[in-house]
Amino acid sequence: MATTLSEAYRDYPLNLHHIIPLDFSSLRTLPETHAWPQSEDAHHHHHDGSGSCIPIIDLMDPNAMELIGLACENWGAFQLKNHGIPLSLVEEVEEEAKRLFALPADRKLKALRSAAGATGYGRARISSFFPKHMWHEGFTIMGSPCDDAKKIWPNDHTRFCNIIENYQKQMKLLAEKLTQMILTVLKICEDEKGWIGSSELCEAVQLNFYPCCPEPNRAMGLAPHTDTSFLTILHQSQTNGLQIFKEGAGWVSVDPQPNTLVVHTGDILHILSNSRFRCALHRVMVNSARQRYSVAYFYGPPLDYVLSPLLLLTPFPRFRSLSIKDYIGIKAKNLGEALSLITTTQN
Ligand SMILES: O=C(O)CCC(=O)C(=O)O
Ligand SMILES: [Fe+2]
Repeated sequence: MATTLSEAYRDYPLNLHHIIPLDFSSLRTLPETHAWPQSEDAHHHHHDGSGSCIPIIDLMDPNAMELIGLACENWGAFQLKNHGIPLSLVEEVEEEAKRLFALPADRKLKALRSAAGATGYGRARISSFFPKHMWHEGFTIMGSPCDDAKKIWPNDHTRFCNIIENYQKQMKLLAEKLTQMILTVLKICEDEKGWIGSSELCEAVQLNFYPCCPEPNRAMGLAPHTDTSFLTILHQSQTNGLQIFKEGAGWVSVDPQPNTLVVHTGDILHILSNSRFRCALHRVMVNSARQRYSVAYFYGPPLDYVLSPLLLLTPFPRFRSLSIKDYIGIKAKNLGEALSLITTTQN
């Protein structure tokens, strides 16, 4: 039985064709394989007319818990300042991501994700669901980063590992704090909070790189998706690109703010909250002038945790109960259809 997140993905192998990124450094034009049909909203780089933009919440604010609850209900995302993560650590992680993605393609390919693997260098896991390729390279870490880092830097991987491990520790503490607040807002009883802080949690760190693109209007950095996590904490470099879909407003840019982290509500929290909290559909656009980097930390309950909106004592659970492992499997096979496949009511 799978006990770790990377083992949970072993049953859903991908074709290598869906793992190897293009060598973007060698390209001066956009290949047809990477040209997406243009939609009207493609460059809706902006907040809608009503001035609506993703909430910025100060974790030190005495009302932070209520504000987080409201943001999760209305947006499924918010920006968090005064989060307690040292700026120097975030900067170091961004530097490490830059150092890694700047390596020649053959070095990065030494840590290529295997077909049934979940960690290492490669394209976004969601790639296989889309007919066109994304303008993106990724590096996925689950548990210790050292095995994959050693493949890339056989003699000097320690710096990378120390920084990533420190980041994992700090992110976990912040995720625990946010989870406590969120479960309190949902009035979930103390007994059901037992998984917070357990050692078997599902955690992953994803380094993302979006190179400069010769034709950004026809390319896609990361296609629209929701995160499978309970919550995701995202650091983005000071380059625009991330957008969140909000009903009534369309695609809204999440402009980078100094020393501020983006928090996304994931599918698992959406299910647990019986749809009270949204899980934000998000995507990344690219640009021709500036490279973009991001570091996502995904956090969720252990694989054997049984997800059930029934914990809310609702007489109308919208989703059937299932384990985290089963949900990861359904998502791996169905991506955007996963939530509707476990819905109990006809909407
Ligand atoms: O690069 C970003 O800003 C978003 C990354 C993301 O959505 C992900 O890794 O799931
Ligand atoms: Fe995401």
